[in-house]
Formats: sequence, C-alpha cells, structure tokens
Amino acid sequence: MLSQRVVRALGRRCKSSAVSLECPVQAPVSEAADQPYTVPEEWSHARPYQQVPGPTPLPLLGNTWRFLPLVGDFSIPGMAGVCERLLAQFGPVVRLSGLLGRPDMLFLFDADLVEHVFRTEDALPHRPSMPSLDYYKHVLRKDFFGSAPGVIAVHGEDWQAFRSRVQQPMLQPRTARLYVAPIQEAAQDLVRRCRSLKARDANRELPADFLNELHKWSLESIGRVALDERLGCLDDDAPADTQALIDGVSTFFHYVGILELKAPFWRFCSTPAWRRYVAALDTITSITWRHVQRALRRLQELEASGEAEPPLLLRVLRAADERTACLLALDMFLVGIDTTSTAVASILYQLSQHPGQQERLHREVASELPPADQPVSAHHLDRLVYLKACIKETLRLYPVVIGNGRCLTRNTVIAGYQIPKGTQVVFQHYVMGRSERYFPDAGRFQPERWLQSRTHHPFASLPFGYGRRMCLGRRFADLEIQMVIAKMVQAFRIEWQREPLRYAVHPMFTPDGPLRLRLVDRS
Ligand code: HEM
Repeated sequence: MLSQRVVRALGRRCKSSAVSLECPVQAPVSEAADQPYTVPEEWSHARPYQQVPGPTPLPLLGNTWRFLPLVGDFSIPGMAGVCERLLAQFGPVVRLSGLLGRPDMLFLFDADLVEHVFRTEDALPHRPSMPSLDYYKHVLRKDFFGSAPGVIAVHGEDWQAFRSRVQQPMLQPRTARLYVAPIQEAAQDLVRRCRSLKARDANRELPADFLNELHKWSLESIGRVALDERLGCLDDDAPADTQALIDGVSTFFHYVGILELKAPFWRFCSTPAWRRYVAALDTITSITWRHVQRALRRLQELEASGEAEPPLLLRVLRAADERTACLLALDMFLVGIDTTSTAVASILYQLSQHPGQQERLHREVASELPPADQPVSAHHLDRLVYLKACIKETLRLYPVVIGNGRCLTRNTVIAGYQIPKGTQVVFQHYVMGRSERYFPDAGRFQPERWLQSRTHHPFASLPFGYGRRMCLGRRFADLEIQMVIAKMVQAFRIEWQREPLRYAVHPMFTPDGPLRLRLVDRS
C-alpha cells in the first residue's frame, strides 16, 4: 500500500495539464543578470547574436520541424551524428533558434569556449534541463515537493538551499569509501546473476535484455547508498517494486526527450506521452517515499543502539528532515540508475571489442585485487590505475550524457558574439572528445592516453560536468563502476561474437541493440 501522505499529495492533480508558454529559464537570474558579465566595451564591440551561424528556421515551424518523422533531418536517437554535422557545416559555435516553446540553443564545440562559460558562471548556475520535470515538481505535485524540491530541474535559491544541505556528505571522498563493502556485495550479486544467465544459453551469451540486469545492479547499489537497504534486485524472486522503479525511470527518460525536444503539445493539453511521463514519476515518487519511511524507522533503531556512522541517507535525515531525505533519494534514483548502468554497459561492450586492453586490465585486476571471495578495500581500488583509464577512455568516446549545458543567467560575450541571457548553451562533449584537436588519434580506444601526464584540454571531456552543479553522485558512480568492472573482469573474459553495435541517444548514449556479451569463466 502506498503511504497515505504520498497518495494524498499525488492525488491532488492539477485541474488542467495546460502550462503557460513562459520560458522556464527566465526566473532564476542573478542580481547582475541584466548586465553583461564582461566589461561593457566587450559587449558593445561584439557581433550581434543574429549573426551566429546555424540552421535557418522556417516561418511558423522554426527549427522544430527538423524533429518531425519523415521530413525532418534531426532525430533524438541520432543526435550525436546531428551534432557532428552541425560542427562540419557551421563551425565551432552554432545557434539553433526557432524551437517552439523553448529558448534557443547555442552549441559549443570548442573546449576553450566551454572553459570560458564554466569559469564565468554565476553563483547559481542554471542547467537547462527538463521544463517538464520542473512543471511536475513545481506545479503539478507542488503539494508534495514544496519549495525546495531537490536539485534536478530546480534552480536559483531553491537549488542552492537544497544542494548546500546534501553536498558535503555526497561529495566527500571519505563518504564513498564507507560504502565499499555494500557496493562490493552488489557487484558480486551481478557476477552471480551473470553466471546463472549465461549458463542458460548454449553459447554462454547474456540475454538480449541484459541492460535491464545492469539497471537492477545499479538500483541495488544506489539502494545501499541512499537507503542502506539490500533491495534484492538481482535475486530470482526480486520484489516487484524494484522492477516498477526501474521501469518508471526508463519511462521517464524515454519521454523526457520527446517532451523536451519535439513540439511541446504537453504544454497545452494532456497528451498520452505526458500522461505516461506523469504516471512514471508518480510511481518513482511513491516507491521512494515508502523506502524512505522504512529507512527512517531504521534510523530510530540505530540511534537507540548508538551506532557511530549511520549511512548517507540516514545522516541526511539526521541533519535535515524526512522530506529532504526523500527528495534526495528521489533525485538519486531519477538520475543515478540509468546513467551508471549505461556507463557500465558501454565499458563492458568496449572491453569486449578490445581484447588486448581487456587482457591488460585483467592482469592488473589479478595482481592487485584479493581473490574473488575476499573483501576488496578502497586501497585495492586506488591501485587499479588502468581500470580508471579504461573508464575515462570509454566516457571520452561514448559519454553517457552527450551534451551537458547551462542556461545563461546574464548577457554574455561568447566567441565574439553577444549571447543574450536565457540562451541554452550546450557543451558538445561527445564531439570534442572525438576531435583530433584535443586527443591525438582520437577515434582509437586507447586507455593508455590517460596514464601519461596530462596533455589533453581539461574541458574537452567532462563526463560528470563541472563547477557548482557538477554531478552530485560522482563519488558513488566512480566507486560503483570501478567495483563492478573489476569484479566482472576478474570473473570472466568478455567476448563479442556478433555484428558490432552502433550507439544511440535513448537519451543516455547507449550501445544500441541487444547486449549479448559472451562470458567465459576465468577460473
Ligand atoms: C556514470 C554515471 C553518471 C554520469 C555520467 C553522470 C553525469 C552527470 C552530469 C553530466 C551531470 C550534470 C553536471 C553539470 O551540470 O555540470 C550530473 C548531475 C547530477 N548527477 Fe550525475 N552522473 C552519473 C551518476 C550519478 C549518480 C550515481 C547519482 C546519484 C547517486 C547522480 C546524481 C546527480 C545529481 C543529483 C545531479 C544534479 C546536480 C545538481 O544539479 O546540483 N549522478 N550527472
């Protein structure tokens, strides 16, 4: 049964789903927002915004028509290729204007320009993500989320108030190290599950829906961190609500791209896509809430028993209130499941494509880690330098988030152009990560490049973002990924016997097709 409180809050639906067309990025501007951040002379000497090159919008349809099936030349799954074409056609700064119902986008393909924008961002950076989630949290379910509804799709002082409450425990390297043992258990659950799945296949291949198993592993890992709970996602009799949560997150990501990039009909009426999206978010919210309630009860028991170092969520609960803890857990589930599982899918797939590098990694793992049934410590992981290089190399070539961004909170001069506040600047890390300008022999999977003293531009590949809004779960993601890849490589040789997979934006940048890795036992 869902918590009565959540049911009540979720039950108070908006009378109408219509939303105003007001640009959601216009509110959170700083005091100095109306001023160019640069000296006025620079602004007055800069070229007008209209001169930034980019695809020409059509009357009425703008550039949104490009996402239409059959006639359009853009597609969401094919966005990586679209971005490469835009760079080739227009150069390192491209304006995508005339997007119905949303601000213009400015694509940056130059790492110096990315650095410039990041280094001059204001105290309350605004990531231009998800007006639909913004609407869900701030309008449709405002009763539940209140005025500080987490960090995802939250901006300005509300964002700062929430982030400052949770940032310290989340990003301290010391915190992630407390989770090595439970994260190892989750990784071992996956190895066990893989053994049993491949044993069911004559060719020892994993099933076509193996990505779902990785989602389960990822949820299991975050469950340990966020809730201090063994969810049992990878057990044969996994609780039904774990798959419901995974499906909810997948549905959320499936529809968010459609709602955000295609014509925004959801702003005027309740479309089928919008209804499925809202239902998915309601599911995620209510399941998370139920688990947080359980965690709260455990906190009371822990406090009664004088336990010294309660887990993350419980520490947040102790420091704040139960709503903050629930909203943090919700954001962690929302953006911490598919990101990490997609990264792991991609790394496993790349290792299967590069047996030489996989063998080198196996040698490192075999010499640095204790036998599979013994505990791995943070010090063991520290020594896996080639593993870390393989992870970085995969995320350089196949960043899970192909383009992070910022919504300008003040008029800014970029590349000699006057860029007005409200413009969504998109950092094209997928394209920059593959550019010869920043990485010699850029197309080759070459983890060794990360072992040399730094020669690459620090802003060309930033898989976890940068600055005050950098990924809050980065420490946990690093730990989870390192542990699970080390355990998989320790247990198996990972092979691929089928046609190579392409990648597509779904909206994580994912190997596009059944992930039928073949596993051969190492021992
Ligand atoms: C490979 C895995 C992951 C990748 C590639 C990734 C990537 C990112 C990126 C690019 C951002 C935007 C940063 C910016 O705007 O500068 C972000 C934000 C965020 N990530 Fe991650 N992430 C991953 C895993 C996780 C995990 C496991 C969690 C939670 C446990 C998490 C929680 C968050 C949160 C809460 C934010 C929003 C921070 C804010 O707006 O203040 N992420 N992530």
